[in-house]
Amino acid sequence: MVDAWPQHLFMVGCGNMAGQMLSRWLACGLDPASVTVLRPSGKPVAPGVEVITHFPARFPDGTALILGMKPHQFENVAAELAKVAGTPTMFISILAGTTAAQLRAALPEGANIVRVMPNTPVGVGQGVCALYTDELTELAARSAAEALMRPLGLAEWIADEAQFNLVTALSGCGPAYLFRFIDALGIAAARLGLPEDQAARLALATVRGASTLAVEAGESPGILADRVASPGGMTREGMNVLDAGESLIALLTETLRAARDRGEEMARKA
Ligand SMILES: NC(=O)C1=CN([C@@H]2O[C@H](COP(=O)(O)OP(=O)(O)OC[C@H]3O[C@@H](n4cnc5c(N)ncnc54)[C@H](O)[C@@H]3O)[C@@H](O)[C@H]2O)C=CC1
Ligand SMILES: O=C(O)[C@@H]1CCC=N1
Repeated sequence: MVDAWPQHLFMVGCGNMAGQMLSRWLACGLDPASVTVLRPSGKPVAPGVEVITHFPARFPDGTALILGMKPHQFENVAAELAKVAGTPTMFISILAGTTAAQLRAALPEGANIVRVMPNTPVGVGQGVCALYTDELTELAARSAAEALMRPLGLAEWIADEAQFNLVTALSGCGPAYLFRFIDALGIAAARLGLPEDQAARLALATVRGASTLAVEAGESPGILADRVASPGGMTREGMNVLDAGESLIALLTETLRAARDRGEEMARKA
């Protein structure tokens, strides 16, 4: 699925997010012998993948490096990286809030740097990866980064880095909001009298079916909603509650605003 995997993939940190990326790449044919994971716990990540607890003396030739730890660990990691011989062909950062300029200031001069904002559904090949790079990154590195993200789901470049935190709030954080919605739908039905486990089951299956239909129908979600809502029927009454004063849109606007603003605050603190 990927024409040319990186000669070597070096992952700094491999937790909830980077772990999902790696799992999908391995499922798509990435050779585990071409991957090194650095993680302080030293816990294995997948059969055949080398796990180390400290940086090596030199990076293997043709190394693409993924920064997959927490944003606040970047400063320490960059200091350690500076001691390793051999410059990676590119640095891919999935760190929320950390800007290209902040990455560039701490990474080797002239490095190819690509910011990627993935989300956890990449593990099932249905994620979103937003990409951003600056003009100093070579075209070949830009293409290689995009090719690497393609098997993970939708990969889209963001032209203006100022929008990266908003994109993060939408697609990076989005799965969490959807998981909350699934829970809330089930809890609401349980509060109204359905057995809890049955409500949770029906809510999950409803969300799965509706999102698959939304993807496959070739119609807007608005039209699909209208097709459920018979005039004078039950759905319309329910949607009137969601639509009153645009309450759902207002709630989500505040949700995305809070997440986006936190990204900006994280960047200021770095
Ligand atoms: N969880 C998510 O859905 C998303 C997370 N991200 C970004 O992914 C990054 C990681 O987040 P999670 O996977 O959720 O966190 P996590 O806590 O699950 O994983 C962090 C990993 O970093 C490792 N680590 C800790 N200190 C380290 C060090 N000094 N050197 C190398 N590795 C170290 C840990 O062992 C762990 O494997 C963050 O920068 C976050 O902003 C981006 C998009 C979505
Ligand atoms: O919560 C976070 O900061 C990261 C960024 C996107 C999803 N998780």
